[in-house]
Order: sequence, then structure tokens, then C-alpha cells
Amino acid sequence: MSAEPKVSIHPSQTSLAAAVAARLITRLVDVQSDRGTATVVLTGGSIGTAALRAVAESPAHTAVDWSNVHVWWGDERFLAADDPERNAVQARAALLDHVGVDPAKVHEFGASDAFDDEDAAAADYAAQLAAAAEAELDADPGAVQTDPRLPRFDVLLLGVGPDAHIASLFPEMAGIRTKGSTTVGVADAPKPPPKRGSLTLETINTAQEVWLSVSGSDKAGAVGLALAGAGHVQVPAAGARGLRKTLWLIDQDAAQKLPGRLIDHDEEQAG
Ligand SMILES: O=C(O)[C@H](O)[C@@H](O)[C@H](O)[C@H](O)COP(=O)(O)O
Repeated sequence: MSAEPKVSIHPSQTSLAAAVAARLITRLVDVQSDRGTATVVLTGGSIGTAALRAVAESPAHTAVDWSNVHVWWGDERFLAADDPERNAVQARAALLDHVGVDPAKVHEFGASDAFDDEDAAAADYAAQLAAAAEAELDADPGAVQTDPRLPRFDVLLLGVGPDAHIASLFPEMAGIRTKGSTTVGVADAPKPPPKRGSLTLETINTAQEVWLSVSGSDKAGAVGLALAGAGHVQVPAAGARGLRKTLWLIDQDAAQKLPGRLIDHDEEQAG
């Protein structure tokens, strides 16, 4: 079971980041009012980080109980813990340091100063995920889990590269082909740095909602191919689906090669 993609087009990168931020705040508030806690999976990349900055700048962010938000990452660069290129370091600077998150609920991929290699860090992340899944079941023995090795992901954010990669799953490479594991170490990513850790596509696709945020004309080809139904090994972004929602949030530059039949005009006007 997975949700067909919906597309929402925004006039500029700035309005896109603001729209992602507004949607994220609303979603977290809604999930918390139903369930008490909410879980978000963050992405690195320019638009992902700009959206987090926009959350911090929005007065509405105080409606979220940040101390009850679980934070994970879709991928991480295998670098020292304080390296400014780490997705987690950028997310802290953009949002997490400003909103009173509970450090025990912020789950980072292991860094290169703590783990021998990217595979060990990825294995550790899989163990962290499995422990969270177990804790979830202890707290609510009736909880329905999509995968017993994974906690519930309410919203999973992704950026998309010009080559259509998502998280650290690059076209035609081993990561995007990985089956049976929840995480994967990546040794030779074409986007620097080469060493990374990532959720697998199978893991990404257990999220309730997957939102792909994309800005810029260099991404238009990737967006067009992904939404025209290309195969996920060649076009990883084509394979990302949420269980109840798959939302492409894109700016006009990234929408240049969009198959027209996919534009949802209600969504288009929403942002
Ligand atoms: O660690 C990373 O590099 C990311 O998680 C990666 O998947 C990113 O989201 C895309 O490459 C888009 O990045 P831009 O928005 O900067 O193009």
C-alpha cells in the first residue's frame, strides 16, 4: 500500500521553503494532538535546510511541543560529529538548537570520530531504529507497526539531486538496490563527501507521509522522470512513496518538465 504522488508548485525557492515549513508545523501539531508525540525524518541539502530555517523563523512553530518530537535523518555524511557539512550539524543550526527538543529524542547517524567506517555507523543506526521500534511497542502494545525493526515515521522529508538521488541512494549504485536492511553504508557517493549512511528505500517507504522538496531548473529533468514513472534503480526519487501521502513540493524552476496530468490544481493553489 502506498500513495500516488501529488504535486504542489510554488513560485520561488523562498516561498517553497516557507510552504514546506508551514505544512510541517501543521502536520506535527495534528499528529501530536492525535498521538501525543510525533516523529519526523529530516534531510540534508539546500532546500531541506532552508525549510528548517523557515520553521524556526515562523511564529507558528511554538504550537509544536518540540520536546515531544522524535527526530531522525534520512541520510548523513560520514564525517566528524562537529563537521559543518554534517546534515545533523546543519539541522541543529537551522532549527533544533532553537526550539527545545529533547536530546534523547534526536537520533543521529554515527560520526567518523566514533565509528570505524560508514558500514558500522549504518549498522548502529539500524540498531537505534530497532530499539525505538521496541520502545514504541512497550509504550503501546496495541500499536500496529509496518516493520517491527522501525518506529513509526509521521513525516519523512527528502531532497532530490539533479541525478534524482534521494537521501544517499544514488542511481544504479548498491544503496538503491539494497533489500532486507533498514539502513545502508555508502562508500562511493558521487556527491561529496563519498562516505555516507542512509535509510534504504524500503525503510523510506514505511513512512506515513513522504515529502520531496525540490528547487531549481537543474532538478527539472529528475522531477520529470520521477513523476513520469521511471524505475527507481535509475531514478531513485521515482521509488519514494509514503503509505498515506506522497507529496512533491517543488518550485516553478523544478517543474519545467513535469508531466501536465500530474499537477493537482488544488494543491498547486494551496501554497
Ligand atoms: O546529504 C545530502 O546531501 C542529502 O540528504 C541529499 O540527498 C540532498 O537532499 C540532495 O542532494 C538535494 O540537495 P540540494 O537540495 O542541496 O540540491
